[in-house]
Amino acid sequence: MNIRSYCLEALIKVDKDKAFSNLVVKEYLDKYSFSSEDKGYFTNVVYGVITHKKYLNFLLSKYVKRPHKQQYWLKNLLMMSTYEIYFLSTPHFAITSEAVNIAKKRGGGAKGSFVNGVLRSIIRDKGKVIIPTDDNIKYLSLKYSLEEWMIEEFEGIFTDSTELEEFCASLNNKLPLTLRVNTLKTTKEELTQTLTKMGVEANDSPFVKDAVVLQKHVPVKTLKPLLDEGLCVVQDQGSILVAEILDPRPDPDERVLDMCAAPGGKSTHMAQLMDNKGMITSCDIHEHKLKLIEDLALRLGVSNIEAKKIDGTHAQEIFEKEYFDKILLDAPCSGLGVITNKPDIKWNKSIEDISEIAKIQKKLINNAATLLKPNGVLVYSTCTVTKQENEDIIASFLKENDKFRLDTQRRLYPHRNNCHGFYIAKLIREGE
Ligand SMILES: C[S@@+](CC[C@H](N)C(=O)[O-])C[C@H]1O[C@@H](n2cnc3c(N)ncnc32)[C@H](O)[C@@H]1O
Repeated sequence: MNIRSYCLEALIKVDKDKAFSNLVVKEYLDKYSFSSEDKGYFTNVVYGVITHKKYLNFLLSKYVKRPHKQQYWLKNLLMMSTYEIYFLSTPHFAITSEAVNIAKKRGGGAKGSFVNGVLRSIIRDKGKVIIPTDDNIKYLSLKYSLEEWMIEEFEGIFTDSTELEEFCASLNNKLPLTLRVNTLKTTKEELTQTLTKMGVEANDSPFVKDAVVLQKHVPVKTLKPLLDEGLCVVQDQGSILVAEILDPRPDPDERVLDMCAAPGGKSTHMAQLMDNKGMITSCDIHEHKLKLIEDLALRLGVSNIEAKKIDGTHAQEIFEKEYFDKILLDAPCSGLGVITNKPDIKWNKSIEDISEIAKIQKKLINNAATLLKPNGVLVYSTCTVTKQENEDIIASFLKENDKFRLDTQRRLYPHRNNCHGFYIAKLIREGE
């Protein structure tokens, strides 16, 4: 089987079986020994088609009646070929002949001719298909392949139309890989030197302390020895800022609760800020995810974390009241800020989901509040941008909890900060 057939198979899995694209991509990369060129191509095409699904459908609809109603193999073959024509520099004759071969194998000569005709027309018209601009929401939704309700949400955040479009575009672009330096085992200078020796250029993050930003794309495999040794972890700058804002102390008496902790990125970061002193209780609702926290802690040489299976919406029934000095609530959320890495989010979330998630977030923050000592710090964070899951949660919490005040509130965006979309609010519980 050639690489395009693997791409097609993977895309059908995501489309038909509703499998997560990152899991499917990992499965294929682990299972088959693709060349490094094929690995890059496979990842690019699978993620590319999912990322640009709506736009590709729009283009195809000019030539095929109801493209999304075609057989799974046929529509995905046309989608991936159209993606290649529009977004990659592969010679057009190669795209057409490969697609025709696959179509003949899967559906016989007639399907081969059909695919040939459609792709030739797409190549002929490339760049001439205009997206109507009379309705800005529909326009952005088609151009950047986002649901219309998402654009409506984003309109509430970016009142400037140029910035709104910049943000939408940024959700389709790759972000640089950021490494959090594990200061329990090394220093930023040492890690940077090691990377330089490996031919990997890395600069200091402009806004978080213990992180370097890689200047060019590097396959994670290259970094594997450093990751295995626990010298660093792959972590987005927005995510790193969360623990910096919580600022746990390296003090044997410091008690920290991480209410939604798996896979442990922020818990282990807090541990290094605490220099392995004090205690972090890292909870998650899913038992199987506790192992992820424990394994990461082990690899990083973290020894002050205990992982516990707990449903945070009932945390106040489990822990002693006012026990913790610091609490991190990195809440489950719609994830609209991490679409760049997880394009499936574009298609598997609805506006109704947002209200449902917000209800859980409210329960979580109310539970967290009861466990915090006077003068304690509570950080609420999400990797999403909707107001409902961020400012609205904090506003309603503050309305009902007059002992708390808002100290800091930050929003981060890919187009402004070169990192995922993040929201971070730092709340202080006043002294008695
Ligand atoms: C945004 S992720 C946390 C990421 C983590 N803080 C990190 O930095 O690696 C949210 C986590 O919350 C967990 N979760 C969802 N609902 C929960 C609940 N009711 N109680 C505790 N954990 C929950 C999910 O399993 C998921 O692992």
